Amino acid sequence: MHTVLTIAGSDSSGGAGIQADIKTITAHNMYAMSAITALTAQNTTGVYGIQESTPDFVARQLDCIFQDIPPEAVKIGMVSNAEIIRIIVEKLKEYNAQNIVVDPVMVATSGSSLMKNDAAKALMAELLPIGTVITPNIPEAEVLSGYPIRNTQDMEQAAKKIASFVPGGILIKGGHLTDTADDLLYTREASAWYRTVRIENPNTHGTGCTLSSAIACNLAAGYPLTVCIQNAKDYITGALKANLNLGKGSGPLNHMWQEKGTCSF
Ligand SMILES: Nc1ncnc2c1ncn2[C@@H]1O[C@H](COP(=O)(O)OP(=O)(O)OP(=O)(O)O)[C@@H](O)[C@H]1O
Ligand SMILES: Cc1ncc(CO)c(N)n1
Repeated sequence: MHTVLTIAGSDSSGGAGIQADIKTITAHNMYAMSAITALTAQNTTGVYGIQESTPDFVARQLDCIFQDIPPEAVKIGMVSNAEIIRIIVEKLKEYNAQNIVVDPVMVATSGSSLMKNDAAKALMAELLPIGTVITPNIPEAEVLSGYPIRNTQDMEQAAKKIASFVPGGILIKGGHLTDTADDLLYTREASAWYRTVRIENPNTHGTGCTLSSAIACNLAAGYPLTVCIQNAKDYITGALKANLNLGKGSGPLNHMWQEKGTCSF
């Protein structure tokens, strides 16, 4: 069985973070492990509290995982401070981790901040450069590139700028566009668009977490990056179309949308 690790924050309402990642990995018939960077008290309407882990305790979780069941792919989500970012980079290098997907989580769908101000610098200088692929949404790509993004042309410009400090793939997600939900994969060799029509579903809590975990699963299965992105895009599109409607705000995705066995590796 393929093994995938998520390093991220817990979402008490189960729609994003560690919980979304474990659901996604399990739906891919893979074995999920987790290192929790922070607990959040949140639901579909917002984030009401954050309790960070200590850097030492994140390191201890990573030691336990890598010394026993080394993962074939790693997804990194919410990491709220610079000290925890540094220890994660140190440990992933120490254990020579492969197939790293970095989702630079800054703000939740509900608009609440999930990262301290001083962490963005460490994220850009230390964590993003070790990603096999990074997956910013449009507001995050604006912060990383320093450019405003209003359309797909702006996405290409921003990706090019981010590539000056990120050697891996850059997937700018188009979930925040108005007419389409087109994602751009930019690498130093080529760029490719992954296009879908917008699905009229207000329940998008955890789309970013789910997409990045699905990419990690496909990397663990050994697919080339372009195939990983297409498969992950198909997964998120299916989970959005299956239209679960839970909670009073932007609700979670439906991970039980597939015919039994469709996503088996
Ligand atoms: N309404 C939609 N219809 C179709 N695809 C969508 C829609 N909204 C988001 N997506 C897709 O979901 C994936 C995640 O993109 P998005 O930009 O929403 O990430 P995000 O903002 O990081 O998510 P999160 O809500 O977890 O913070 C992308 O592949 C995007 O194209
Ligand atoms: C814990 C956590 N990670 C990521 C996100 C981004 O959706 C969230 N809302 N909560």
